[in-house]
Amino acid sequence: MSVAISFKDVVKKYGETVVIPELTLNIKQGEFFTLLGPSGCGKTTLLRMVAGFNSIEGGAISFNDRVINQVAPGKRNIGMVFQNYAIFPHLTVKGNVAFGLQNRKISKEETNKKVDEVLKTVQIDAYKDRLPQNLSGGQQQRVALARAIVIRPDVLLMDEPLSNLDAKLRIEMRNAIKEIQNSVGITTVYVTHDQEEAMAVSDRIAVMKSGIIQHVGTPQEIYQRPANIFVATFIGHTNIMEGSLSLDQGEYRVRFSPSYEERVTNIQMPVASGGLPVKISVRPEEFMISEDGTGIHAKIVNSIFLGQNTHYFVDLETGLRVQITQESTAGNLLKPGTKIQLKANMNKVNVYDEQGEVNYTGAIL
Ligand SMILES: Nc1ncnc2c1ncn2[C@@H]1O[C@H](COP(=O)(O)OP(=O)(O)OP(=O)(O)O)[C@@H](O)[C@H]1O
Repeated sequence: MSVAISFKDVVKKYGETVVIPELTLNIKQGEFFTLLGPSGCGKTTLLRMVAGFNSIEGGAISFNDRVINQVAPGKRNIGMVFQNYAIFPHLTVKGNVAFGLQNRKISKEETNKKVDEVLKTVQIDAYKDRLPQNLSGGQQQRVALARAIVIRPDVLLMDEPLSNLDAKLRIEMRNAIKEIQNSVGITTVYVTHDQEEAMAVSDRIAVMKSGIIQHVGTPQEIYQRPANIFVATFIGHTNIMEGSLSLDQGEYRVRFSPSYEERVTNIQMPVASGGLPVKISVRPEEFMISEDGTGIHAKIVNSIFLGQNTHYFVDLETGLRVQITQESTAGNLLKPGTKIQLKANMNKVNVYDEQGEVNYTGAIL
């Protein structure tokens, strides 16, 4: 049975150093939940607290409303997969997976049945008699995953499980992990610093910085309405521009540059009528080259043709260099020096306070 996990005012200190100050978070039963953030933000520390390998200096971690702070790691019924596969080199695939069941007092037939079943789930049954040295990295990681789930854990914890694999295999394995998690339905907490991987596998993501959660949401929510500029720039690529926001006769308007302002309909914060300095986040694909001669005056600096899309580096009249993505057309690329005007897709633009801490924009109604 899979459980829900809750963190209430959880504190982690190493000596006098506070690494996680009062973290509160709820993970739903059966959810694929990812802790995402730059190196050193406390992801692994938090995961190890769930496993019971790290002490907890304040607050409570619960499985289905039962506080587990004092429960020994071996009694938490957790499956774990790490970056270094941690499988035994002298045991076959089958032996490795059966190992997890050995202390559970179940019959040989029962063990064989469970092992066979799980080897099929992770699609490694064809290799069951091989030794790890004769398996690829991806196959070894499937063995580690099989060993973690064969015990039918309440919670599956994975710490950067794909970072030792090459780029192609990483993509293949992340799809496999997502499918396997889906089919077994175990509440999963996954740690990565790779935002693309997090978006590909997760039901929800918590973006962390310095032990503090910045934003919890689905991949779409986090990409489209990042809570602050840190999240906006950590997830995908974006252009941050200095501008101003004003209220005029009941309409909010965002000024991007001397030559361009645009109405915005989804401002959620009350803003006084005078021009308020703001930071505007526009993703490369949300810029449009204007055909009507209006928009931010700009000049093409360089282009990168990537097949379906072309990336342009563009200097704005404000002096800022931005990156824009346009669908490639049959004709020639725009040459360096070409003058253009840019408009932004206002439904997708995010407007923040001057510090980049508060997102003024919400869903389009
Ligand atoms: N055993 C320890 N003793 C003291 N400080 C530690 C210990 N383990 C981690 N830290 C510190 O706690 C902070 C969080 O580390 P943690 O390993 O959780 O980060 P992370 O987000 O998982 O980063 P990475 O992706 O690099 O593993 C870091 O500043 C780290 O130096």
